[in-house]
Amino acid sequence: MVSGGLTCRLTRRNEQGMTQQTTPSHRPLRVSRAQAPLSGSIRVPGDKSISHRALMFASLAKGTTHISGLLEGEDVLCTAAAMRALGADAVQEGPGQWRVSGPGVGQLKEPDNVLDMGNSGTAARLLSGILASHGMTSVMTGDASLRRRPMKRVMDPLAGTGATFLAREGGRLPMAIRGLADPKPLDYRLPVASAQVKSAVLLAGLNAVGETRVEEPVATRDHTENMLRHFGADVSVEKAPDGGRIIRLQGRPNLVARDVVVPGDPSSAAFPLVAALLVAGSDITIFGVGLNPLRTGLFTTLQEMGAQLEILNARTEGGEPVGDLRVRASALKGVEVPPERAPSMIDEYPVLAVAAAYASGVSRFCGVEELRVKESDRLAATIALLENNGVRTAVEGNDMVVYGTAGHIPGGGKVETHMDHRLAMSASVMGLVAEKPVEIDDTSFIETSFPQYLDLMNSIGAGFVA
Ligand SMILES: O=C(O)C1=C[C@@H](OP(=O)(O)O)[C@@H](O)[C@H](O)C1
Ligand SMILES: C=C(OP(=O)(O)O)C(=O)O
Repeated sequence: MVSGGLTCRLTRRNEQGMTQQTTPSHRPLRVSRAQAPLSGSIRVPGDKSISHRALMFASLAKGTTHISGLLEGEDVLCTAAAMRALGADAVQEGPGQWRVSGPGVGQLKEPDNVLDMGNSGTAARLLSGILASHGMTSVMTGDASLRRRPMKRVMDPLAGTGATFLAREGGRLPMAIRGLADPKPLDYRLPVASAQVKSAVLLAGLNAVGETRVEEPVATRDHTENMLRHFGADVSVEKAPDGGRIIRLQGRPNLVARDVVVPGDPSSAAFPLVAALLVAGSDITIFGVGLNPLRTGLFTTLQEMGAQLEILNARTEGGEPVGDLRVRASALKGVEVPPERAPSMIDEYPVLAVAAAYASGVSRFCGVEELRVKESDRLAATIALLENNGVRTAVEGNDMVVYGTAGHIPGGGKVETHMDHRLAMSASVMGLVAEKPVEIDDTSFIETSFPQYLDLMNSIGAGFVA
């Protein structure tokens, strides 16, 4: 059975009879400079992108899927709750071990209450594709951060199925969706590089007769394509003449339950990895990290900066490339990150900015406009994180510029995390190397993607005092 703690934020609040407007308790943290090198071996939790998809696709397949290594962070638990509300059976059998069976493509039942996707853009956007392609009416909402994020990017293409949407001004949640049991297949070219939008279109295509086609100008993470194939769908991918990709899905596939092994999340590994690069004398190993090439832009970038980052025991697990990362403290220099690399490291820019702040020389991250529509405006929030701690920065068009301090981040600043887990973890890494302690307003949102973060970091010597 799912334990009481394993629920998404809203469910937990509902169980306590509280309403969505209630502010979750803030957990401030003051981080002081590390007193000793970080050392030891750790394993980070399961990949968030793959975990959401595993729960959704298993609910659309015939039979019972066993998932191991599922991330039990709040974002993914919101997806589990939503799939249950749609008629799937998703049960925790042990830590990270889940059993999921569902009614199958086209067979989900109308939810009898509002679906709350908490803090998760991935859950909200991917689920929109599923809801639009079922003959039901549903209403979706999220927390204050998610309710600010744009949904028009999925509403626009999904309207082509014949589904209708009613959202707030600017396409913001809450949103009502009237889906169709017989949706039209879509042919869509993505205007922004977004795996969430691509996945929403493909998920709508599952219940549409005929071929769904998506063209992406720049390749984005391909977990949806890989996992749909794993469950038996006919998905083909070809390179587009402009360097992007064209994905074709044949509708109404017979999806059959297949077990899923979730690799460690490279986006979570980024935090202990950067911490170990910066804290003098550190030497850590992170086991079982997913190395899908559409997710490893940060590793490439750090290596260009001079990081001693080795990939050991490269192997394939559950259809995804995986390896162990050995990281040793390194003197980093500034770097220019090209815009076409952004999708492969989009969630890693805040912590890369901390590495760039500690490095010597100037760094420029080109074409990072998508950071403006994450859990917070991550472009503005990352700039504030650095500036409030004495690091000079600039925003030039859609580029972020960081002036490295050559190991002398002054610190002593207050960091506002704006309900954004990645901001909170990045600030904590900065605190480990700043000259004066860094005050973080709220670390509670770390629960969305990396519930064991503080303990895991303490196990390698971070000395966080919660
Ligand atoms: O598809 C996914 O699982 C994700 C895609 C990315 O978002 P976009 O599609 O908006 O770039 C990323 O930022 C998010 O954390 C997870
Ligand atoms: C952007 C993120 O997630 P989502 O879009 O799913 O909220 C993230 O985890 O950094």
